[in-house]
Amino acid sequence: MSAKYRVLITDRAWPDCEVEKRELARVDAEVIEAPPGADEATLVECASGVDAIATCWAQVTQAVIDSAPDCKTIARLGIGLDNIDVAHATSLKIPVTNVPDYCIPEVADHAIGLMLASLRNIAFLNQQTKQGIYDLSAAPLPRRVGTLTLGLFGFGLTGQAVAERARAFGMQVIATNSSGNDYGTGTRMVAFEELLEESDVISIHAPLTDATEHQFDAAAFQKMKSNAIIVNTARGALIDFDALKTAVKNEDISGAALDVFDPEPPDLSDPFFQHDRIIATPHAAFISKESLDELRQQAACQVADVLVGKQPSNVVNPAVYE
Ligand SMILES: NC(=O)c1ccc[n+]([C@@H]2O[C@H](COP(=O)([O-])OP(=O)(O)OC[C@H]3O[C@@H](n4cnc5c(N)ncnc54)[C@H](O)[C@@H]3O)[C@@H](O)[C@H]2O)c1
Ligand SMILES: O=C(O)[C@H](O)CO
Repeated sequence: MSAKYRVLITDRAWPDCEVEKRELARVDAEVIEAPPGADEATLVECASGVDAIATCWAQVTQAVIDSAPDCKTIARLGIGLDNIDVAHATSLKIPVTNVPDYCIPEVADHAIGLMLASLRNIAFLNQQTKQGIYDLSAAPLPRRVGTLTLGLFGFGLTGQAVAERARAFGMQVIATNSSGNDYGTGTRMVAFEELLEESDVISIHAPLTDATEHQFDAAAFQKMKSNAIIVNTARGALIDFDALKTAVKNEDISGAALDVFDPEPPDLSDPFFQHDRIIATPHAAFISKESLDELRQQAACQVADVLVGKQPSNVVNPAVYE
């Protein structure tokens, strides 16, 4: 006998959908998986007739949403919402959910890891050592971490967790966010210009929106200190990649440590990735056993709740319930 509901999972960053299947079976929903790497046309086909869509990184466009006229909810298997046309879902009264807190320690640890790997030349010296070069003279002379200022662009859950860790290293922390609220942390909130001019390290922790796209462009890199580095674990498109390449090449800034790119995957044959002062990881900041357990369980529950007529947790477009 077929299940009462069908839930499309567009893509995933983990090996199987067993957790999701188990959770959704409790409300008589079956999981349908799109083929790996499905393009928009394939997703449009897969979404036809489904009751819900859950997505990791695939683009849930207007066309995909329109191809599922019975769709009752769209769940982001993650925090960022830039791959979902939330405005269109809202116009159709479809609640969209995300899981805003499943990987905060992981991303904060990753950002600090990238920062230290760059400031302490760890990535570069590890590469040299593996090539049989046991010599530290080729690396730039590092500064003591505890003397440096960390500037956070975005001071939400992750930015605040990074600030807490950075203070344990003795760093001064300044931050910019939309509200200017320091959330009682005593962090000095500054304008974007000041963040650029005063920071030795800038770490990005804001969503990708129309307002933040290419926030870090050629003009921004010109204002940064020439010995500063930039760390990005948020979304690739907050940085104008061409401007970053020029800034690193011209030594307008000292380096970049990146977990996210635009597009993903990036073109790894680009010589930029071989540059000594560039560190890259493949959108890995969120990953741990614990974070994935929380994410998958919570996202599947949100879908199940909607299917049985309950309001799920973390609806990002609550206007649909008004
Ligand atoms: N690399 C990864 O694995 C990974 C994992 C989780 C999240 N992320 C990304 O990181 C982003 C941030 O996550 P979070 O948990 O800190 O989100 P959050 O919502 O808790 O905080 C976002 C912060 O950005 C600020 N902000 C928004 N627009 C701004 C603007 N125009 N100017 C200045 N500040 C602005 C907000 O005021 C807030 O302080 C997510 O949206 C997601 O895209 C990446
Ligand atoms: O947004 C998120 O949660 C991360 O980027 C992983 O998808």
